[in-house]
Formats: sequence, structure tokens, C-alpha cells
Amino acid sequence: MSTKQFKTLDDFLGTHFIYTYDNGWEYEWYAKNNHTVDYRIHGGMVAGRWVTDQEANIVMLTEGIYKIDWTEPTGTDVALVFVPNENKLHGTIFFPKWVEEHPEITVTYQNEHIDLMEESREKYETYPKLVVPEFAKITYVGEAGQDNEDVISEAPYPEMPDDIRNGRYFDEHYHRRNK
Ligand SMILES: C=Cc1ccc(O)cc1
Repeated sequence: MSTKQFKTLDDFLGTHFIYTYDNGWEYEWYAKNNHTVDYRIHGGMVAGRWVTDQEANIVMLTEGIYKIDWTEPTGTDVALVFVPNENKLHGTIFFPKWVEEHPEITVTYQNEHIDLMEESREKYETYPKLVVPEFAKITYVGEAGQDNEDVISEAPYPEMPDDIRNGRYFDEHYHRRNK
């Protein structure tokens, strides 16, 4: 995979990843800046969902190891530990019961439907939560730079991860082609 070496928090911020969890779920995730993440979901229980400007806590635990935690308008909580120098991470997703029972409600560009997420988390059940702890293998690392609005800027489509991995999606300035 990638040969980039990660040492500092700054090495991590601005990085764009694609990875596949051992349960087969494929995610794309971007460390937009030191308090913000964007992501797109290509495979798994909520494939098709995408989110920008999610507030998150991002820290470096020790050289080259990064921990990211956030809570979403759906009530879903996420904790990620990236070990990018070994092309791997561990992620735990804590889904409220309602997301497990009605995943389709969350499969959208969430930013345009925050009210629906907040209404749904009140209307449906929270407990018991579904905890999904998984390792993942990183299949793509891109140096997008911080605050790049082109990284996660449209809904996922089936060939998108391959287009990105094969260099067909971003130009040399990490702007989206064909826009
Ligand atoms: C629920 C969001 C989410 C985003 C990235 C990831 O690796 C796991 C969950």
C-alpha cells in the first residue's frame, strides 16, 4: 500500500483513507482538520450514507497512532484507532437499536436531513445498542490537505473506490475531476 510515514498529528490531518473492515464493510474517511471529519460508506449495513463536517475529537496517542471519537445526530457513536504505518485501524461503531432496525433512514447525505435524524432518535428505540468492533485494512491513502471540500463532495457510486484508488477521481491538486 502507501509508503507515506506518519509521525506527527499534522502528518495525519488532511489525509484521506479508504479501508475495508474484516466484516466486509468498506468505508472512506477524511481527517478534514483537527476537529472535523468527512466520510462516505461504500459497503455494509448503511452503505450509501455520507456525511461532511462531523465534529470529532482527534488525538495522537503515540508516534503514528491516532484516535478519533465522535457522536452523531443519529445517536451513533464511533471510536477509531488508526495505525496508518501498518495500513490498518480498529474501529468500533455503537449503533442505537433504531439504526439497526431502520438503516435506510440514515442512508442519505445526512447534512441535509439533520432534523429527520434527531426526530428518528426520539421516535424509535435506543437500547440495546449494536456494538460493532472490527479491524480494517487500509486500501488507499491520499494526501488531500486540510479543509479540502472536494474530497467528500458527492454521493457514493459503485465504482468510486476503484476510481479513487486508480487515480481517476482526483487531479494533481487533489480536486475532483469531471466537476
Ligand atoms: C458511522 C460512521 C463511521 C465512519 C467511519 C468508520 O470507520 C466507522 C463508522
